[in-house]
Amino acid sequence: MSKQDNLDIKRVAGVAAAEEVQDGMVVGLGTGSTAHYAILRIGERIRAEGLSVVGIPTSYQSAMRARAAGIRVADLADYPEIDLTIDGADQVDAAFNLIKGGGAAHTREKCVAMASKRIITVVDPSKLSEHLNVPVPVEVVPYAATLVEKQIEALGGRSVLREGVKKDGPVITDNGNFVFDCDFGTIADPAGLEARLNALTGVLTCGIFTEFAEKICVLVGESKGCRTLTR
Ligand SMILES: O=C[C@H](O)[C@H](O)[C@H](O)COP(=O)(O)O
Repeated sequence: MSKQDNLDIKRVAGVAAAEEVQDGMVVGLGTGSTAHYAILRIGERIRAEGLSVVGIPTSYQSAMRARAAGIRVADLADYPEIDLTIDGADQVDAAFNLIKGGGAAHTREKCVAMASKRIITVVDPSKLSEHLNVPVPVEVVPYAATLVEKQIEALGGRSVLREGVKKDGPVITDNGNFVFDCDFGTIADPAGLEARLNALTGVLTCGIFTEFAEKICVLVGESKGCRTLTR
């Protein structure tokens, strides 16, 4: 599939999710290339339909994109209860466990997910997998980087410090931390691994999301429309 075709199907999912937004809602705004299309469409609907929506961004990227789209943006502290969040994922398994953080935004995304009544996860079909098996992003306090690497090795993972594409040295998250991408192969027990990673000294948050399956609906963009997966 060409890069443009892939963006087109991401747009299908993002736009379909944005149609679920209703007047008066507080909406969590995800990060990444798929959530981007939802943000654009919400902005269009605010202009065309006069919707009143407050957006709670999950990153500097989504805050900037939301403002550019004409969405009023507020802090999670102001709106700790969110009606609906639209966000992407790097992988979704059959039980709706997720791996997130390909854009290093998973800590704020997890906070917003926790605060949300409903979550629409927008993906292209390549993100669906029976089991989680892509590397897990783990946000780490820089001071503890070497300590965390050793702890991840002890858990059976191989960690690689994420480095910038247009920056020399480590990627720095919106929270001022490093990210390790940690390969555990196929993850047999996502909830157990999530708990173990989050408990490591020096770790802020890992990108495994297992707590939200009950409130997640997955929209899969496809060339001929959008497929909805529910549990
Ligand atoms: O940190 C970034 C987020 O978790 C994204 O939602 C995830 O990486 C998916 O991004 P995309 O929609 O660009 O594939």
